[in-house]
Amino acid sequence: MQYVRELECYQEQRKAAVTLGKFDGLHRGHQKLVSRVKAHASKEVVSVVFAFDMAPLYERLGKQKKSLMTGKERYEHLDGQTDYLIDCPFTEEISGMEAETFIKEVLVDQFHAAYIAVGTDFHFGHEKRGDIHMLKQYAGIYGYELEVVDKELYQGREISSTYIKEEVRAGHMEVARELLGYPYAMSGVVEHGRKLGRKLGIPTMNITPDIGKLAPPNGVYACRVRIDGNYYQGIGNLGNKPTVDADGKLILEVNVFSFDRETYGQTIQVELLSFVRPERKFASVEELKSQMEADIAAIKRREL
Ligand SMILES: Cc1cc2nc3c(=O)[nH]c(=O)nc-3n(C[C@H](O)[C@H](O)[C@H](O)COP(=O)(O)O)c2cc1C
Ligand SMILES: Nc1ncnc2c1ncn2[C@@H]1O[C@H](COP(=O)(O)OP(=O)(O)O)[C@@H](O)[C@H]1O
Repeated sequence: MQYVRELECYQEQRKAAVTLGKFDGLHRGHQKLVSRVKAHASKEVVSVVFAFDMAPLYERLGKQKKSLMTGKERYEHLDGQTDYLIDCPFTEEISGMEAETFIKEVLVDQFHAAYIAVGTDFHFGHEKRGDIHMLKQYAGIYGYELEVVDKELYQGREISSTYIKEEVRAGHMEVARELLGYPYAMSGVVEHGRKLGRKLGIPTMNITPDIGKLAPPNGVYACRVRIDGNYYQGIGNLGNKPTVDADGKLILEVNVFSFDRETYGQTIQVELLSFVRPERKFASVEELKSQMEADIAAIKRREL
């Protein structure tokens, strides 16, 4: 998959099957759009996911908005699926562009769009004047096919990034997984900690979650951990471990079952499968240790 950050860098001459949106989370609804674009790709037509990266806008507005996925995660999820991922920064130039200009100059002249798939509520262009009606109106004039794809539903409610964020914030990881179509995960490089874990007989790989990534509630989670392309069961604590640390820094610590290797400096991915209990401040390290052992035993019992 080719990754394009600056629009000027898109030089493809072939026609394109394009889907447009923010694609935060690449949830089941987004995946439906991607599969429609893939179905319209061929030797002559490339498949394109055109994602607006909203971070520059949030920065301009001074907003600290958390996302379901980082740009890197979006790339990794799509890699191998489509020919192109456009990760277009939502700059003032892009947000100020008239919707008609975006259709003509970007979709038609630059992308040679032959097929466009969007969700029912897709809006674009200056003051969000562009919508599915405008895209439909120009389809005949510019000769592209437009498909408006209905929202995927979960228990009668439309799947959206907002809906998934609510579930992640509530620690409902099983529901978030249903909506996303894959488990909610956090990735990072294994850092050195205080080496207390090993002393307690419960070593933990420590990672710092990406600052822009939405964190579920602090607490203990049943996890699946990807290390070097292999998957392991484990247990993690997301929080600031108030029993032993006072710096308040958010960290994810996982003890990986049936694993005994150094992983410092390696990137691991931790899927947060299910919330077990909130993080607590214990009166002593001994109390913390017995609770950690009880957590591990409970999870192992559940998995057997
Ligand atoms: C299953 C599990 C549950 C944990 N629960 C808590 C907790 O409730 N409160 C807390 O302060 N730390 C908790 N921790 C974090 C521990 O404090 C931490 O793993 C330990 O201090 C080792 O830190 P180190 O990696 O720096 O050596 C938990 C860790 C695990 C693996
Ligand atoms: N089963 C395991 N689960 C987690 N980490 C393990 C495991 N086996 C070995 N390790 C290694 O031990 C390190 C964690 O030990 P720990 O004493 O908690 O140190 P730190 O305080 O640096 O995290 C991890 O970085 C990892 O490389």
